[in-house]
Amino acid sequence: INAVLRASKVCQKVFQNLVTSDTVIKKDRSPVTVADFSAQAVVNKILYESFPNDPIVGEEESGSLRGDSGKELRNKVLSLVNTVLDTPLNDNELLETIDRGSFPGGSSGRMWTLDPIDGTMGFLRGDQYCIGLALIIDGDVHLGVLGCPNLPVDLKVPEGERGSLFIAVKGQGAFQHKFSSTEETQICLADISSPLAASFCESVVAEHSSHSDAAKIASLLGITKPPLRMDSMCKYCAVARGDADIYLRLPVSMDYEEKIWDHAAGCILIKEAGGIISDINNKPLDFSLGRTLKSNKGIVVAHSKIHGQVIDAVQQVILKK
Ligand SMILES: Nc1ncnc2c1ncn2[C@@H]1O[C@H](COP(=O)(O)OS(=O)(=O)O)[C@@H](OP(=O)(O)O)[C@H]1O
Ligand SMILES: [Mg+2]
Ligand SMILES: [Mg+2]
Ligand SMILES: [Mg+2]
Repeated sequence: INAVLRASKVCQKVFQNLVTSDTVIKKDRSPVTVADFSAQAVVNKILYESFPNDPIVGEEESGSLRGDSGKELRNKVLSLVNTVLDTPLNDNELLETIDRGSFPGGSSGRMWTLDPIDGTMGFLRGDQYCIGLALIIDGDVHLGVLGCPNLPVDLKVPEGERGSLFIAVKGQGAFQHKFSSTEETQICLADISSPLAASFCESVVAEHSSHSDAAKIASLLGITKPPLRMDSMCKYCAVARGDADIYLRLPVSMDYEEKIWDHAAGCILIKEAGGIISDINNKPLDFSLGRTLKSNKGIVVAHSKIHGQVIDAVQQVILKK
């Protein structure tokens, strides 16, 4: 929790200091690159202090921070990281710390998986993004922590306080608290018995999840509410606390392999909040095969009372293609 909250703080600093209206207009990705590396360094460092022997499967690697060509970026990242760490890092320690995330994954032992910023596009727009961290033991997710700096504490009060943290521990339930307090509330999916009344949640970017297939599935299920489009693993958080009922991630290309850091923390959050998570073929997500979910295609999340019906509709639409 400490690691995710400190990384969230770094990301917020980057947004305040480096993202301007020009950034979005010029499609300049440099601020999110700074935030990505900084957040991965902060989480990896804090994990290392408590669990020096645990390997980490992290999204980023330090290549572009090395050498003369990486000096400017490296200096930016280093000074940011050192504003939130208790013991400062030097140049080499920074690179080493980021690259502690290079573990290939697999089916045995303990490992963490980290997405330092999920929803890079959302971050740049000032919309939703998430710092997602999960602990996997023997291929099974045991803990998930998701920091959502821009997610309203209560979606019904969109102008209210932002900054929501989600925690799920295997067998112990799913919880939310505000960044500003440690008081936890247990969360669960909205109780729903028919897909007719459901609302669904999908990616903002259609390249990550087919909007047209989702619209066909919604129409087959008789869903009339417009989809809630949101970047990042915040979608898992939204469904886990009942803001929406169904999360669909429908493959756009058949050769894309989903990354474990994009789903591990969300997967346990959904299960602990009483939902079912599978791929489009109703197979459980398999986190034991390395850095990607190579045996899965897409994601379907829903309450247990309607997950089967959603899968039937998904299959009809996908098989027809
Ligand atoms: N082709 C394709 N299909 C599916 N997923 C892909 C694809 N390409 C990229 N990615 C991954 O999508 C992650 C962001 O997913 P989101 O659901 O947040 O998408 S979006 O922000 O709403 O567009 C994004 O994570 P981040 O890079 O951490 O932002 C990618 O890992
Ligand atoms: Mg991601
Ligand atoms: Mg990322
Ligand atoms: Mg990425």
